Amino acid sequence: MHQIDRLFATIDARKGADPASSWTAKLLAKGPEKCAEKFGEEAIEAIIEAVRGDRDSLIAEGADVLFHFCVMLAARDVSLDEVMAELARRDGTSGLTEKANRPGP
Ligand SMILES: N=c1c2ncn([C@@H]3O[C@H](COP(=O)(O)OP(=O)(O)OP(=O)(O)O)[C@@H](O)[C@H]3O)c2ncn1[C@@H]1O[C@H](COP(=O)(O)O)[C@@H](O)[C@H]1O
Repeated sequence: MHQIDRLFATIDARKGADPASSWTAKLLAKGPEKCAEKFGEEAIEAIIEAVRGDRDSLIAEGADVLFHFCVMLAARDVSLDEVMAELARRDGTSGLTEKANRPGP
């Protein structure tokens, strides 16, 4: 099993757990809006490190982004598998082709 699948399973298992026992449970208990806000904060921190060009910090912030992305999905009962299925559906379709084929205004 891939690390991110293991992580998502852990996050999912935290639903309904005692918020005092786990950061994930504490965040989930605050609701999906707070989980989304936290994801946004972590994304901004990763952007800052990407702009600064500090590799180690970007790796650390990238891990925070992936963790909080999974929490945000779980808060809305969206599974990582569903996101992966969407990526698989897009596999092989160039972003340029997809954009060119979008319905016009
Ligand atoms: N990957 C992570 C992970 N990444 C980051 N974090 C936590 O996310 C929190 C947010 O970090 P920040 O420093 O940005 O937040 P903060 O500034 O302290 O908080 P605020 O000021 O925003 O209130 C910290 O408490 C980090 O420890 C994580 N907490 C948990 N996990 C994974 O989730 C599993 C379950 O964790 P618990 O739910 O806590 O048992 C762990 O075993 C890990 O695998």
